[in-house]
Amino acid sequence: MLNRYARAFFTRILTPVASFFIRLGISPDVVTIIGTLGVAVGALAFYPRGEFLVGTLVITAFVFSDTVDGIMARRLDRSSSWGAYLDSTLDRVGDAAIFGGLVLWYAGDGGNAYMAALALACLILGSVVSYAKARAEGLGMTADVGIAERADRLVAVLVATGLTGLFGIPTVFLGVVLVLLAVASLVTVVQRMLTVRRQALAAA
Ligand SMILES: CCCCCCCC/C=C\CCCCCCCC(=O)OC[C@H](COP(=O)(O)O[C@@H]1[C@H](O)[C@H](OP(=O)(O)O)[C@@H](O)[C@H](O)[C@H]1O)OC(=O)CCCCCCC/C=C\CCCCCCCC
Ligand SMILES: Nc1ccn([C@@H]2O[C@H](COP(=O)(O)O)[C@@H](O)[C@H]2O)c(=O)n1
Ligand SMILES: [Mg+2]
Ligand SMILES: [Mg+2]
Repeated sequence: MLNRYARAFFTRILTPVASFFIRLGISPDVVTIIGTLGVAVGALAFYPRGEFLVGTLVITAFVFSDTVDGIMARRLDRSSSWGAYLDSTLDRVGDAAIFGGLVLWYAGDGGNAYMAALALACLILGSVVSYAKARAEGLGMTADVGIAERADRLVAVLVATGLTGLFGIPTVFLGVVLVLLAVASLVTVVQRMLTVRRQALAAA
């Protein structure tokens, strides 16, 4: 949803950043890679120690690189299949690090097996959401639908985790958000499967 409604807004805001990087001679691939490293380090260095606020701020500082790299590629007229592949593949790495960091905390010192299981469910279902689209595209179809696309999932988990770290909100808040996110991801998988089924049947 955010991908549809907020993309134009964030593209406008982040275009000066993209232009600045271009002037420095930085390539879109470098932004994609450094951005993913920043997200992964922010998630895996801080979340497993229960440092939710710092982790979320570091992740947030790097996660918008995923919008900036695309703007740069388009402005340089250098959008490529390799760039699209790199971008999508590293998105999965960043997503896994974020939910994996929460799993590590709750399965370890956070001492809450239910929360660990919920974070793991979000990690797995989020990956299936992305796979359902990638496989459709590999078969020449589209599955560009869903109530919990990547930007939606990121906003939900980052806002909830950041607020938990900032105000020390009881764990149940993050738990409820993770339940809703897992359900929304499952719904998105079904939405994508139905979309692909319609296309496959129409082509048969
Ligand atoms: C008070 C608490 C303190 C802590 C506050 C922290 C708040 C943090 C809040 C929000 C952070 C939001 C981060 C969201 C960033 C989203 C970035 C993003 O995803 O950009 C890329 C996206 C395009 O994606 P791609 O096409 O490159 O990727 C596709 C995607 O991976 C598909 O995945 P799928 O959906 O299938 O699972 C793949 O299938 C596909 O292959 C792949 O190509 O670009 C956008 O979506 C543009 C729109 C971005 C919308 C962002 C909305 C952010 C909303 C609020 C932000 C508030 C910011 C506040 C900052 C505060 C800082 C302290
Ligand atoms: N290193 C990169 C990153 C992205 N691209 C191109 O941008 C598209 C994705 O744009 P977003 O705004 O969603 O990030 C991607 O499909 C590529 O065409 C690129 O070329 N190189
Ligand atoms: Mg991108
Ligand atoms: Mg991306």
